[in-house]
Amino acid sequence: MLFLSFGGPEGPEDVRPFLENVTRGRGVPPERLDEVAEHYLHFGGVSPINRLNRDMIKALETELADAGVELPVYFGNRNWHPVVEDTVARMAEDGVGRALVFATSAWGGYSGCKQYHEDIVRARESVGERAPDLVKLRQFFDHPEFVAANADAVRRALAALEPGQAERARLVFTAHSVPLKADDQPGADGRPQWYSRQVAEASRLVAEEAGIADYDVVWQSRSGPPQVPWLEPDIVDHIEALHGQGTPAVVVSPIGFVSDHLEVIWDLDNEAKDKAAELGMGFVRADTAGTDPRFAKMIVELAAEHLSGRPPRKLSLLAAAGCSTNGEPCAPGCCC
Ligand SMILES: CC1=C(CCC(=O)O)c2cc3nc(cc4[nH]c(cc5[nH]c(cc1n2)c(C)c5CCC(=O)O)c(CCC(=O)O)c4C)C(CCC(=O)O)=C3C
Ligand SMILES: [Fe+2]
Repeated sequence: MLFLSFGGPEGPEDVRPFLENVTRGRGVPPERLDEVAEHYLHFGGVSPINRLNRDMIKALETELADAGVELPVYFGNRNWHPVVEDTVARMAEDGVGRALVFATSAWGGYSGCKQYHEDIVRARESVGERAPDLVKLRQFFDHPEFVAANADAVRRALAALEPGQAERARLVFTAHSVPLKADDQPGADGRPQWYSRQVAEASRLVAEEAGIADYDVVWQSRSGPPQVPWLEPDIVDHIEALHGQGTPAVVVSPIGFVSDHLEVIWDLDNEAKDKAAELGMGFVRADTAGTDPRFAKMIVELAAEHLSGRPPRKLSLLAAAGCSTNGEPCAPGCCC
């Protein structure tokens, strides 16, 4: 199995080259890069993402061993070391002919799915003839284990509010914003807004499982030039709006991400939290799903589901695409 992720810097000297890798050809203005570099430098230039991915891989290895499955797990990233090109080269040297790929995004759309297919194509091209076949597993936004892990995290967050706040607190789901144009590409069902509809559906399922009727879905970490429209509202603006309506506290569920990486510990635990504090609002950020034991269980299930040809275990009627071999488009009209 190849565990494929985003990657992050592991020291101050990594920050600039990492950001150059992330934004190459993506039209992100230099001012935005300077700002984001500051966020990383605030943590000594170290993103927790690589460590968190290694923790998830350990849990996955344990889960595989418990299930009696002998499957070595390799780790590769799009933007930083270990880069996926090197990992796939090592897999070829080890004689791997075919591997399942778990990408650390629950979603369809360009950044969450198609770009991982591009990573697979690039890595195989760089390795050449000996490259293993790489079969990416499907999107998991509505997988029962993913939903359950997030719902439990929401329950814990509500319980962590100040006494008396939980009854009047607002549940706010947040995911990475993307340009409206990127979200407007047709998905596997031929309809646009593939990513934002999946985020809406996952949020609905998590709220339902946590027993909460009212909630909002908002966006964070917008990038790109200011004149280009992205998904809105932004979480910080939304916290202000809630304050204007008299909401005393928020529970923020980072449904869009699987681990407490920099977009979570900076954009939520600093920016959004500071805004709430400034307004005198209660604020608790729910845990991401990656550290929940059910997350590793889900990965093993996705692999077993693929190998057995069993129908997918999923809670919504929205299609979950994203499964394809060697980065080929998975289905006509699919987001990939
Ligand atoms: C949908 C989505 C996910 C979720 C799906 C998934 O998880 O894959 C995600 C995850 C992540 N995004 C991350 C970091 C960054 N994203 C950036 C820029 C961008 N993200 C975008 C979208 C997404 N991003 C987009 C449309 C851009 C604009 C440039 C472009 O069109 O590509 C930039 C450049 C600077 C900036 O402008 O912010 C950085 C540094 C990290 C790692 C954090 C760490 O290091 O701990 C993670 C997990
Ligand atoms: Fe991003």
